[in-house]
Amino acid sequence: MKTIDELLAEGVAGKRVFVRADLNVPLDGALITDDGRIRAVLPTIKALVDADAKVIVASHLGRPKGAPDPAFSLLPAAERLAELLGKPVAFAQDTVGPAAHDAVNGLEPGQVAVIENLRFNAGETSKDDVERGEFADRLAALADVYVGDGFGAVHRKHASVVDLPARLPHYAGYLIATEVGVLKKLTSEVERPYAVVLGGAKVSDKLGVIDHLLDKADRILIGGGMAYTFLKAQGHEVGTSLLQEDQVPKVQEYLERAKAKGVEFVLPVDILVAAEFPDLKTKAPANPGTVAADAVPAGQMGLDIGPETRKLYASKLADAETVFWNGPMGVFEHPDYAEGTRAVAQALLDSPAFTVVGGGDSAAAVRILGFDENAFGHISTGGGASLEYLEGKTLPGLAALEG
Ligand SMILES: Nc1ncnc2c1ncn2[C@@H]1O[C@H](COP(=O)(O)OP(=O)(O)O)[C@@H](O)[C@H]1O
Ligand SMILES: O=C(OP(=O)(O)O)[C@H](O)COP(=O)(O)O
Repeated sequence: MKTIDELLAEGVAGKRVFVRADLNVPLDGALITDDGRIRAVLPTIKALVDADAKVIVASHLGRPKGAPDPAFSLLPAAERLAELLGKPVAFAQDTVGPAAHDAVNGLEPGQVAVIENLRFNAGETSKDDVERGEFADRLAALADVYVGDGFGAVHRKHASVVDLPARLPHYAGYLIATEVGVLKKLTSEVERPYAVVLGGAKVSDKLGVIDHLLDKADRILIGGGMAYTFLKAQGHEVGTSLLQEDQVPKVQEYLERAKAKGVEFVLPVDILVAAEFPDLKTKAPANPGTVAADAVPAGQMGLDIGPETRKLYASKLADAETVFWNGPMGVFEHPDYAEGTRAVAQALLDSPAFTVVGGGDSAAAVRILGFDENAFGHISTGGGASLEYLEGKTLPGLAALEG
């Protein structure tokens, strides 16, 4: 894999460099609640600016449906990038249209432009190679060189991640190099006990990793939206909680295999429930109830792990030597459902373990809840990406940077 240092050595002055970043930051309206992913790509952007490149920064944000949607505009991220760089950043209101071309044509060496959300174009995420290729051709027309630095999206076979680097000279940015360097350590022999904590909301994306973890981890703690598919697999009702019904048989098989292999699955023993998803805008008190994990009432949904589970999970992490954590334990964006996530973060800090926290929301949660990010071994910008890396899978976005 060629790195950005090689590109800088070759010289980029005056060249148009396309930086595929992951600026998929959490937003409250147009307000960025955590800018960690923007700060993470700054070393790459600054190095290119200092080398007098014309820098084009591109990313997805959220999951719009292949068409422009103002709720998912990258403008707030572009504005924050300008603040962090301490210099103006041009913003194009389209991705490959006239505004993008104008913005790029207007760049002087050492200047930066952000183009609008890649996923406003159906070609970005299309499963059809031709459609993705056509969109990649239009992106390629904007640039001379490609730098891949959106670690959080390298597990996606998307046009800007896979097809575009095939069309341009390509290099890995500093963030990707750092992430891969740290995560590689977890793929070889790790200090034991090795505990993995899984939660969050992207349940179908992330359940598959357990297949691999059963050969690797000593303990697997399940929380967040993932817990309910496990509770259902154990025969409990889960009310209106997040549930991946079609995955229940697979989870039952995981539970059986874990027993046979001596891998400990740790599931919630109590849960905070409410009739409704909380209002994340007003943060109005949600007054949740606490119920046993096998007694979620019909019509209620689980939104955080309960107090007994917090203690249980802390005890299961206390003597771990290695911990990987992806996915908040509850809807931490609301203060009534933040304690589970806070307890796991605190337990990681209290344990002697080498700790890796991965995922856009998990990393944001740690910072938003006031923890010092430097106190953890590594905070990865990618959740799904880091999980798939640990699985030993070939990540399309890393493979694309190799050839
Ligand atoms: N019980 C739950 N029900 C619904 N959503 C949940 C639950 N627990 C956590 N979440 C949500 O999961 C989201 C993060 O999930 P995910 O994207 O998978 O994590 P990451 O970005 O760290 O990989 C958060 O927005 C949080 O509100
Ligand atoms: O937030 C992300 O992943 P993560 O939640 O697994 O950390 C990445 O930006 C990828 O986004 P996607 O899962 O919509 O493809």
